[in-house]
Amino acid sequence: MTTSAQKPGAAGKIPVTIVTGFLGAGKTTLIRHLIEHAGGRRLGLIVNEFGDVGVDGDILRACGVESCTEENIVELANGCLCCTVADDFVPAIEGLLGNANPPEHIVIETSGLALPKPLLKAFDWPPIRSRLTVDGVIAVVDAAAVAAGRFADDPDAVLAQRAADDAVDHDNPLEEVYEDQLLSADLVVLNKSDLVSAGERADIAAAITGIVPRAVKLVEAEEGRVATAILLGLGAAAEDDLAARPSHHDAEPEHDHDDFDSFVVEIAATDDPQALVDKLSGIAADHDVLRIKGFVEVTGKPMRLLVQGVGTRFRHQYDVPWSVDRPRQSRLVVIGEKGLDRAAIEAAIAA
Ligand SMILES: Nc1nc2c(ncn2[C@@H]2O[C@H](COP(=O)(O)OP(=O)(O)OP(=O)(O)O)[C@@H](O)[C@H]2O)c(=O)[nH]1
Repeated sequence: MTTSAQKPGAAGKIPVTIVTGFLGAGKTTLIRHLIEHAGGRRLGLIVNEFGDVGVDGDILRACGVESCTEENIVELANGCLCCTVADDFVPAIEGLLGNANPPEHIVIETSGLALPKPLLKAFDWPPIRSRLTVDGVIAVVDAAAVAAGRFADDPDAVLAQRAADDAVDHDNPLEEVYEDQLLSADLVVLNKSDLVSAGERADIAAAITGIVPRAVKLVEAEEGRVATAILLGLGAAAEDDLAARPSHHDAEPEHDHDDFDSFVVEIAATDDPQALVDKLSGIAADHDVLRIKGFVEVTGKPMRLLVQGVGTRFRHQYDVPWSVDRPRQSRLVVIGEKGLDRAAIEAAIAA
């Protein structure tokens, strides 16, 4: 029996949901919730990360849910899908479709710094278009980061620029990525609603509606908990609708991510996880680090410690045991704007 949950997309094409959103907004958290509530659907996942260490793919693999088997998870670390669509994305799709049990619905998590437009454009290429359709683009927004003004340009500078020229070249590179991700979206998930007030949520929703010229659905969420029926089955066919999704990438196709820097730090095992994250939080504040994440060895513990920092806000939890496939090691990815003082950060972490 075919249930509505298993219905393929238009003309028998496999539906694809693109999950975008700035660094640390909660994309992986949302996808994890989704695969745990997939309603019997066989999902395929493509996970793209900016840093050199694949943390998100490993978090999702570690949840070991039946709806999303390891063979249906493809990780594209060390780069940004938006720059390597032809080289990385197409083979990843081919790989998934070639599996013995190919997915019924594919979910793509873009890196937090990706402009989604080039990826969307790939769905207009005949070999992709004939087999896949973009069911919807979901932009996950970190309500706390927006409320803190993370993505805000200096308003006076923007006004002056608008007066001189229509094309606003943002003075805050985060704003460009944030805005691009919203402009591509069919659904915006205002995540981390626990960290902001109802008034702040209303202000953010109004600001988002001001940025996106099309009608776009908006849902509030905590810990990425959004019903599967809301996330999947949007039926957007975004590949038919590219012109309605403007992007800075349209004007600057050769863009690179030289506004941002990332590196990996190997550290010694710790015997005090709380002291470690307190130290990392202080370093994030001192050096304006955007994101720190990775796995850490805690002395004497059989489980690995997942450490996650978004700005100065840190969480840590044990996720799965160390094993032959997951040998004990402590590695953290550090991401920030260009000019991050790597030597000073490494020294502070080692101290
Ligand atoms: N307080 C709070 N924290 C959240 C919420 N959702 C996610 N987080 C935390 O935010 C951090 C980042 O979440 P992720 O899901 O890894 O974010 P992401 O967008 O996948 O991050 P990148 O892939 O690095 O861009 C983690 O520590 C999450 O536990 C939420 O609703 N409230």
